[in-house]
Amino acid sequence: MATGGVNADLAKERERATFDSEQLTNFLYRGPEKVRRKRYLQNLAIQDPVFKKAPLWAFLNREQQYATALKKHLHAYRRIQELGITEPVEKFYYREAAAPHENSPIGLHESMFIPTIEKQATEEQKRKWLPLCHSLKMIGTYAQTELGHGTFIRGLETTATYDPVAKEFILSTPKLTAMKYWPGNLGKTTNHCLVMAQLITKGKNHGIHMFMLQTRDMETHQPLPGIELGDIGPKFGFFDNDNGYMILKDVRIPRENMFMRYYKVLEDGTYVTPPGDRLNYLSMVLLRSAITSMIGQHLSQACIIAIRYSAVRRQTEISPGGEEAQVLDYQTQQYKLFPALATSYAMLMAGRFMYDFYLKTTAQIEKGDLGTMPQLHALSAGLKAFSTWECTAAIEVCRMSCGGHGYSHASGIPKIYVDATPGCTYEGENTVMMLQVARFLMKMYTNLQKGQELPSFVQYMTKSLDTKSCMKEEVAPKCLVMAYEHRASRLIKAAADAIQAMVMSGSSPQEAWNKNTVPLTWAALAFCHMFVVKNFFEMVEDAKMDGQTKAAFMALCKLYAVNGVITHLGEFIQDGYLNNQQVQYIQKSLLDLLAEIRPNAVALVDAFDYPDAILQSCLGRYDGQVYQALYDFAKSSPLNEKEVLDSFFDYVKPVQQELEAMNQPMARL
Ligand SMILES: CC/C=C\C/C=C\C/C=C\C/C=C\C/C=C\C/C=C\CCCCC(=O)SCCNC(=O)CCNC(=O)[C@H](O)C(C)(C)COP(=O)(O)OP(=O)(O)OC[C@H]1O[C@@H](n2cnc3c(N)ncnc32)[C@H](O)[C@@H]1OP(=O)(O)O
Ligand SMILES: Cc1cc2nc3c(=O)[nH]c(=O)nc-3n(C[C@H](O)[C@H](O)[C@H](O)COP(=O)(O)OP(=O)(O)OC[C@H]3O[C@@H](n4cnc5c(N)ncnc54)[C@H](O)[C@@H]3O)c2cc1C
Repeated sequence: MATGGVNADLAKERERATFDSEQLTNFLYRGPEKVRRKRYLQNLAIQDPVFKKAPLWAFLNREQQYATALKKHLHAYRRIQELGITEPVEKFYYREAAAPHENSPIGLHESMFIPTIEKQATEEQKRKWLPLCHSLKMIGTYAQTELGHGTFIRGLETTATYDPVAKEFILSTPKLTAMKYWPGNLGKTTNHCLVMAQLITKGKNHGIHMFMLQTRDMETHQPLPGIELGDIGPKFGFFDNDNGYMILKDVRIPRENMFMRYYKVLEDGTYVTPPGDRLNYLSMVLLRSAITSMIGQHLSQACIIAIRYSAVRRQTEISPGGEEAQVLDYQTQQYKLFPALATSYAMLMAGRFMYDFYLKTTAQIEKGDLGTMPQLHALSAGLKAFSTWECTAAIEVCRMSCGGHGYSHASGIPKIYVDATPGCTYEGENTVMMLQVARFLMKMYTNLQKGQELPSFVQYMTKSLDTKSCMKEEVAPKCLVMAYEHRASRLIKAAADAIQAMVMSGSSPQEAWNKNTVPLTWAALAFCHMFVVKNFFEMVEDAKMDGQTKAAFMALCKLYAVNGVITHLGEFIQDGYLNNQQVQYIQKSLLDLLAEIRPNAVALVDAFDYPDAILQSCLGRYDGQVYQALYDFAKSSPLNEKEVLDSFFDYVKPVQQELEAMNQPMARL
């Protein structure tokens, strides 16, 4: 049964590509030196016996999955320190190769707990906590969401009441809905958490603030007195993580445990506020800013799997008696997979912009300049929501495009989907995030009406809406970008006009807003879509690569833009901006682009540079030996360890015997 070497179809695909995939890899990872370093770190992890010997997650129960994830991530944490890896992106490469399908039980410690201490704690607090965090004596998480409130954080019900006599805060869960519920790794792994609670001092509520709470003994790991906590049970995904619940029964913490870099409570209970508002929301902004890249990577993995498999999979003779076609040759299959592939590149580019913008803006905030905070909030919320919606939908398309095998964990795609889709909910539910974007856009629109200057990325709103598209038979990037700008401007104006009209006829602004939240989300979505398209074109145009690589990359970029117009056609033609002839040009361009991308499809996914050890997919293997891999996967199912299972004797046999006795002619009398 053994088959060796690279599958012939896949080998041919690589030969016929019109560009060198390594060039695109170099661009994606920001230069050949960085690619070499990435591969070096990934190989170190892949070759490490601790990671190599770990069992495949798919055959483990939840406790085993948790234990495996914990073991792998702790070993990775230690090795990262031993190897002196400090760059966040390098840590990410190592961790991803070490534990590709295990979500980290110390993930919140690294992605929210430590960054929040770094950004929100005083120098003294940092000196005290950070060394303990780095040595994992303190393992923490971010405990904000409660049973009754996740989105509306001003409505959180946990209280932190200051006692000036003892110089302590008393943390309490006053009712069932105030219990902390959902925080990652709160249930079993962590011994500390950052608690978001309503600060009450001198009898006044000052809104939500952050407090450091020790939840478990640092030696025995037992919960501390007054704290009840545990795991919330199995979920759609993230099986290997202990999202937790927590009830606080008047737990006292020292005054110094309030995060006091910006907001302070003095010893006598006097409350001191900083000049800026919403500074304690910054930890959420960090994660939102990182999610677009992360979700783009999830989709890129699903695309590798589905496209390589579609090149290997042959199904149905095109003409009677002829060879069965590679399913990737069907135009309908290309229409499923190439827009998904284009989306993953688009989001990787948007994520690159977003994370750089986050670093730039937070550097300004650190210096006390809070002027760009609204833009950072709007962009990070919008791109987080837009990218997670687009990518999770596309991952599911990839899964279904693999037919029956896509449904099996052997494909790897179901796991990618269940780990990606909560991105639509956590760090701000997507609709709610889109409404925050809409709020920003409405403000910009009002500023425009007042003749004020707009930030560069909403400048296009100043253009007239009374124009027609410049689209010609040769569909030009410039005309595509302008179409997206026009759609966004029109929908922003439509939402603003609807609100203004309601207010003019006597509604309150709040009522007018609430009666228009659907058009507001259309406007916000159109804004995000425009932003992603424009950014994608700009990055491709600026990319330093040879002509053939750029042409292949540009085809994807155009496909992303063209496909978006077709998917949302109504919004592009409602006011006659595009005419019937122009729509036909765009539709034809879509089909031409599918054909243009077809010979490069495999090279375009090879460029993502994911080793098989990370993908862990029978369908997405670099060598295309999918059938042998599926057979091996089936053979390794624990259900096959015994030829006849005990359940046969326990359940089937007795029922068979009972039914046999019941069906005896005598028994029926
Ligand atoms: C490329 C990467 C390389 C390296 C990576 C390096 C580091 C990586 C780091 C992380 C790793 C990446 C990923 C992690 C992996 C996996 C993730 C695993 C687990 C996930 C963990 C999930 C954790 C959580 O979910 S934590 C809980 C999150 N909860 C929420 O998000 C709640 C959502 N709700 C809200 O944010 C708010 O309540 C609200 C915004 C909806 C409303 O707030 P509020 O009521 O206070 O405001 P409003 O009245 O509506 O508005 C008032 C004004 O305030 C403005 N505003 C609101 N928010 C902000 C903000 N954040 N910043 C600035 N301004 C804000 C708002 O716009 C209003 O302004 P206006 O001027 O008055 O209009
Ligand atoms: C895997 C996972 C990990 C998580 N990790 C953490 C963590 O580490 N720490 C933590 O604190 N939390 C965590 N959470 C919780 C998460 O942040 C919240 O679930 C999220 O913020 C959404 O809030 P919610 O559950 O209250 O949804 P809800 O707000 O109840 O949403 C329900 C519905 O109501 C709609 N809705 C709500 N408000 C509005 C509005 N104003 N306008 C219009 N529609 C609205 C939403 O669009 C949605 O359709 C995690 C969640 C998941 C799934």
